[in-house]
Amino acid sequence: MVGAAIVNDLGQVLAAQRAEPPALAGGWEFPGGKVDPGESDEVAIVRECREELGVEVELVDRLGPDLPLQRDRGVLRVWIARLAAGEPTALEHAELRWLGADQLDDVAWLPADAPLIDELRARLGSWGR
Ligand SMILES: Nc1nc2c([nH]c(=O)n2[C@H]2C[C@H](O)[C@@H](COP(=O)(O)OP(=O)(O)OP(=O)(O)O)O2)c(=O)[nH]1
Repeated sequence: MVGAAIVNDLGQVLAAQRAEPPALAGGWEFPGGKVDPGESDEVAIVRECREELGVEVELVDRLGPDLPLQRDRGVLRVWIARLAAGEPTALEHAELRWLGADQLDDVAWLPADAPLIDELRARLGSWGR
């Protein structure tokens, strides 16, 4: 699995609230999903952001280590990305929010994502500097 921590010019990151399945609904995540066979992580992230948000993104850097997912669902690899075109729309999510460095604890991240949040806060704090 791959996810995109999309950061805007204000140094805010896009958090997306899952609409499904019931076990995950209401939790917040980085938009993304499964890497298709033969696809690179980079291509998968760009495709998922197009499908889920209707935007084009450019990858900047990896964020954190590979994170183990619950119930043997493999690992999650998150990349920092920036918007290349479009405004994110919740095509598959319940809600989207732009969060500044001091707002990252305002949403309930999915458990797998929790170890990334401190590093993300530090990255956002120095964004653009
Ligand atoms: N995209 C994403 N998935 C996450 C995050 N954190 C986390 O635990 N997950 C888990 C939840 C799901 O079990 C799995 C992603 O499932 P998904 O529904 O987005 O992907 P999928 O491949 O099944 O569906 P698709 O979007 O490719 O069609 O990874 C995160 O930050 N982003």
